[in-house]
Amino acid sequence: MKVAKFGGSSVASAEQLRKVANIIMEDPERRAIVVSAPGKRNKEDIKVTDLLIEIGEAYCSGESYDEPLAQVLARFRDITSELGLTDQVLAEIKQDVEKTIASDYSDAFKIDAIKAIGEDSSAKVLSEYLKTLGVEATYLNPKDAGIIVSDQPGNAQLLEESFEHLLKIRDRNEIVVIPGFFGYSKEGKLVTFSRGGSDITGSIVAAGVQADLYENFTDVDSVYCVNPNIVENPKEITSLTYKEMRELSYAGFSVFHDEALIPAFKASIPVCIKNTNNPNGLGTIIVSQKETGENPVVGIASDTGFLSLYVSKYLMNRELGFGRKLLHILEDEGISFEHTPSGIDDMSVIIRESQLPKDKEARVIERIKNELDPDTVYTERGLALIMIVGEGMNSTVGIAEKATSAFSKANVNLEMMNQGSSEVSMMFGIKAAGVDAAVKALYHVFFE
Ligand SMILES: Nc1ncnc2c1ncn2[C@@H]1O[C@H](COP(=O)(O)OP(=O)(O)O)[C@@H](O)[C@H]1O
Ligand SMILES: N[C@@H](CC(=O)OP(=O)(O)O)C(=O)O
Repeated sequence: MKVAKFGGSSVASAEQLRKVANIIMEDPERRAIVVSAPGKRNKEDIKVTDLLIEIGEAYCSGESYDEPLAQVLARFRDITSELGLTDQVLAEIKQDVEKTIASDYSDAFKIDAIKAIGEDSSAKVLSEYLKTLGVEATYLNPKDAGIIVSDQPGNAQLLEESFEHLLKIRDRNEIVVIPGFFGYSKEGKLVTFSRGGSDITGSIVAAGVQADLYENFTDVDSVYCVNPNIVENPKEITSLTYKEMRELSYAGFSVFHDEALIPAFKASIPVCIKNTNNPNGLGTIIVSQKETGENPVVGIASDTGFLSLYVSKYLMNRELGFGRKLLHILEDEGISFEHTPSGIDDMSVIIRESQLPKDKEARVIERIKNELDPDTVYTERGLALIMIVGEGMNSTVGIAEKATSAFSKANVNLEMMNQGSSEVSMMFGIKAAGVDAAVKALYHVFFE
């Protein structure tokens, strides 16, 4: 049995949904299907999820949400009319929005429930469409599938008991179409995963039904060794290990959600990234072990939007508990951190900028000054992280030298470098303005 997840670009229009239906019908093993909300049809388009968020936010700030709601309805009307389906889903969307708004949920849970309508409606539309083609297919809501999650709005975490529920899907004699991106808390509240989270649902379902393969259909032929929006026509990656893909997607390969690998990895299910527009292409396969190729580096990923919180104090190395106290302040303020490079008398904490808005920053700095008595404390915003990834890297001499020569050729100053903390990657911190030039230079030295 295979689980196939179709991303936003694959369900963005009637034309794309026809391709999806053909892919499903081509292989009888594709019995559990997970879908995203309609994504962009072209560069200027707006994702349905973004329109739904606009509805939720407009409601919360007391403004009219008529315009984004009309746009959501228009997106689905285009799809249903072109596929010759009824417009029942349009009435359901309106009802769901109204019901959510009238509920006694907090704003955060209301936004989650509205945000999920895109995936939910996609699944209803696809299952209806498959039925018109004579395929036995049923829409399966995550609550009925048993996807139980923590009650953290916009950032749900799966609860283990879900796997036992999902296993029952194996016994069904029909194709099930499950909306991605959300589950339900134990109290029955709808909670979404973080953005891009339909990949997570796909992986959870694959692990739950003990699938032979998790196929993730998107709009590119494979995972490329560098973001194709930075380097034109980069080399394709045919196979990757879970570890490599986890690091690459964490560090910016948005083609696959970084948290989506864990369920498939734990259940040893291979993941295949394929193109809905070219389903016969080989795609990229992600497995536990692969033969190491000639090049120890498999990919270069980058992401912006980081800041560094720098703290120095003479004899920090002798002060018991300094690091713990610093991280405790962050924990106390509800801030998660990414990395902590440190020296003898200094420590930096790398944090996503979204975690530390300016008002919170002022409070954190004040607390550090009062509670830790440092010599210096400041933040530096606008940083980018670049990660070079490959299983063979730690046994190859000269990778760091090659990388630093690339930064130097691109005239990009290194703010931070972290080698050895991870077995399969090397990380560099630079100013965000230099990120594209640095990635291009690194691609040149490692792949051209
Ligand atoms: N290294 C990479 N390899 C392939 N695609 C990448 C990579 N890095 C970023 N991407 C981007 O990821 C996109 C696919 O992910 P996404 O937009 O989430 O697709 P979907 O709509 O299927 O969920 C590609 O169109 C590409 O622009
Ligand atoms: N629709 C959601 C979840 C998702 O996974 O979408 P996509 O498959 O388009 O990345 C989002 O935009 O975040």
